[in-house]
Amino acid sequence: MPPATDVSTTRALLRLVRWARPAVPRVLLGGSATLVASLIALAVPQVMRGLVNGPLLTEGSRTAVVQGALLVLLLGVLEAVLVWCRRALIATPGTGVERTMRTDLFRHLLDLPVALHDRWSGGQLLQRSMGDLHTVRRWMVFGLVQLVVSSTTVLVGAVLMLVTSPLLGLVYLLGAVPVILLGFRFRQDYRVVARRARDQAGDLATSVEESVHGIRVLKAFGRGDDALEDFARQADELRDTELDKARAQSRMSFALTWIPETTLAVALGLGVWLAATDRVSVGGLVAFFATAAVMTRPVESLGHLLAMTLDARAGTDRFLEVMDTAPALADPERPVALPPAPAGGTRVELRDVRFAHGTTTREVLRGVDLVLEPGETMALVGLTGSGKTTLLQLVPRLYDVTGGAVLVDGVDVRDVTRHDLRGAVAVAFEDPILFSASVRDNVLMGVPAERLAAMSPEESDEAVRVALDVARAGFVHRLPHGVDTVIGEEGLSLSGGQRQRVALARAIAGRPRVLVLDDPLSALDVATEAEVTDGLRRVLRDTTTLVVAHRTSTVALADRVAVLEDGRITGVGRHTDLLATHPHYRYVLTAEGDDPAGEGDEAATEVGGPAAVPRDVPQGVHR
Ligand SMILES: Nc1ncnc2c1ncn2[C@@H]1O[C@H](COP(=O)(O)OP(=O)(O)OP(=O)(O)O)[C@@H](O)[C@H]1O
Repeated sequence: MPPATDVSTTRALLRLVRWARPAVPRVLLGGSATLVASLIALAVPQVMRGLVNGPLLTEGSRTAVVQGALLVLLLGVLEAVLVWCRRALIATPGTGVERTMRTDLFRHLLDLPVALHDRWSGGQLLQRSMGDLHTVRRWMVFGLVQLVVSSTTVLVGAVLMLVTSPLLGLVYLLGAVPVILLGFRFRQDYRVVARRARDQAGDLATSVEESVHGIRVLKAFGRGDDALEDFARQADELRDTELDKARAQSRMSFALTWIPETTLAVALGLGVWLAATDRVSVGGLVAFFATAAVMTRPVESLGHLLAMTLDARAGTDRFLEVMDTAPALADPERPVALPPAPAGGTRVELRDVRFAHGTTTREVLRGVDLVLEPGETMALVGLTGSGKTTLLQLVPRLYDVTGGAVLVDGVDVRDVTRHDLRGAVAVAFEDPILFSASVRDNVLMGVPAERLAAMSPEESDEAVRVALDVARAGFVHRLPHGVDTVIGEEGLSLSGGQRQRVALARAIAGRPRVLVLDDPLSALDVATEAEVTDGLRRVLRDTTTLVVAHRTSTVALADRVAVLEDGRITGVGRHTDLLATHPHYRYVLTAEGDDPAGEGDEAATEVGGPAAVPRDVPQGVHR
């Protein structure tokens, strides 16, 4: 018999007990029923031996033959009932386990740092949460049970054969030697291709996802054929790997069929000679071959069950790789509550903040000191690639600072729970993501869950109305079903500016203490932008706002402007004052987007230095 699994596979699969625990009683019961059914099947040849050696060859009693036949019938019925019990017991708990694992994976994904998504593509995560978990569930409730039952049946059958005739039993067992050797080889080969197939399936899913998202770009640039070629190549690679799997499995199954059959043929010749020379009884010979017949299926199924186990191992590894990734932004052990919102608004302070993205050692922020006074609107200005988005993301703690601290009303954001922090700080990005849901649901997503639960339908309607009004998203009322129109991937497509306004409405619907906006109005015309900004000031009077701005029209509406340069804040003041005194600010506002010689972004990323300033612009610190 080939080795069931190696130590590391057993260890990996044992870790599944955490999720499988609720299913264990039923799986154990179902497994026991299957095992007893298999042992009953093995008992039938022993009854036959008694029948042949007793009533059939000696006494010739009809009653004894009928009794024996009835016993075989009874055992057969019992076996059938037990097999039915196994199916009834095991089918349901497996789906429950799969659901729990899937939900846990999703919950964990939500807790993982944003940086994780730089490492694992969407398709890979999709494959891990769907295909991989399906494979693991099938193995847990079927493969594992069958593997234990088949292995036990083979072992017990081998012992019975040895007891019936030691010589015949040994001949039969000789066949186990090449099978075990081939089993080791199979495990090595199959483990590699099983993992490769799962990784390639994830890559293929990523290709589909990217192509669907980028379908307009592909069509506009006439690159559909290239995408198809790329996809076909990946699909071919996956097919080749699946064929490698099938070949390895069929080699193993072939060995598990012809080796036992060959040894059985040898044992048959030897057995007839032994019976003829009275070294084994006729009943014993019948029982031996009947036992071998019962063992045929379990032996042949071992190849398939081993393959299932190794597939499940690959799926488990991929699942655990995600689950083992520590949530870098974990809640503190002893969280501090944010103080109640002060009357005039919340104070936000960045104190000597440093930050490097996980994939590089280059610091994007190199000691940022910045204070947002309660209720003020501050615009953040800097060259493209200078780190504005990065800085913004530190406030709601989408990333953690690598040095210094971000304080909200004097409390370090790392000391409060993410739930509390995100209830206080709302964000809207330049590229707004909306979900496949109604406009109303998209907007209400910005209201913390417990506050939403306490709202009456009228209050939530009013919150949606005000938020859409402030975001100048009146177009929503002209959609086919007004605020109930489903938008997003499965619904109506909105223009870039419309999506930005719904995303902005979502950010303000919860009346946050702090609003962080990453150029959220870039797709709006200047007049609408001014209206939106004016609305924000009126309705969110006490909200402290940090907004990335690229246009003079945006900064002109802010109370103060901060200039981000070379990873530091080199100037804070009113727009007009900075224009008069800060050459870099003047340059950024007049040349934004031009970035001659690509010095801002490219130089920073490629060369590893900070975003550079063109040579003709004097440098220095201006406060
Ligand atoms: N996930 C990431 N991993 C590694 N580097 C990153 C990551 N995100 C951003 N960067 C790098 O950090 C630097 C700052 O990027 P960021 O997006 O904060 O700039 P920005 O000032 O907001 O630019 P823009 O005005 O063009 O939006 C850039 O050099 C960018 O390449």
